[in-house]
Amino acid sequence: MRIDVVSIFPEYLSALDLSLIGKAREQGLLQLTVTDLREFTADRHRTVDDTPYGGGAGMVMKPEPWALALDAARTRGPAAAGAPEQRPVLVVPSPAGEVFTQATARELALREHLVFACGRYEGIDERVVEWSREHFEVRPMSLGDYVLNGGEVAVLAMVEAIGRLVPGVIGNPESLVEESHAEGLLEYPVYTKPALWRDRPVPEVLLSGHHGRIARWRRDRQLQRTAARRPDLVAALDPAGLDRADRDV
Ligand SMILES: Oc1ccccc1-c1ccno1
Repeated sequence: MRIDVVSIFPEYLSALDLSLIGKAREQGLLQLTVTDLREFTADRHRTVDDTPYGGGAGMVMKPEPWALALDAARTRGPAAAGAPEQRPVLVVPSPAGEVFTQATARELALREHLVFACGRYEGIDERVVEWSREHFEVRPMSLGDYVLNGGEVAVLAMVEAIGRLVPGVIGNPESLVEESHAEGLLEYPVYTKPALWRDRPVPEVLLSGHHGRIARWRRDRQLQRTAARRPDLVAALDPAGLDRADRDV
């Protein structure tokens, strides 16, 4: 998978040199390039914004630098055949986007080329989104219902959520199976040594060695935790995925 990120604060994305994503880049599992939008300006002040038409507070990001930067990013990727699913995906972090979920991460982890456009100020001139549709699948994307100062933080989260699902990035793919949201449920509580810590014991069943009882206890905890913290996820569960014991929780 190839990932391109365009930002006026490329150093914000240096966290992608570290840990799991950094290692995947070293191993060639992910090709990731971060580009400074200002490289695509033509004036001596390297201007990327201007006042909004129609008035209002703040500044809007100018379209031309973005078009040049996105074209450069697109051509770094594999030549996209005509098929829509072969086109690069342009992810535009925005509070006005679709909400990014684990299902979105799974979907985007299957694509060849992702380009992330980190907007700042009051946003990017809307014509860039319209223009981009000719060569990209354009996906305005939100992390949730709150406001950030720019797209960089959202890109860090999305690249990690997507990158870890690319085959080979996580050493033990088994660990992807039972984590939160893998099956639409929150993950169960975990414990490690010591068995007794500050007068708090590890649940007895986890010391029993009885794998069936442990699996049942974990599933019950997932269902109880999800019902308590995320009733919206319980409502979205497919009843066919629940067994009789699940229904008794
Ligand atoms: O609030 C934002 C500003 C710029 C780019 C993205 C965001 C955002 C907010 C929530 N998810 O993304």
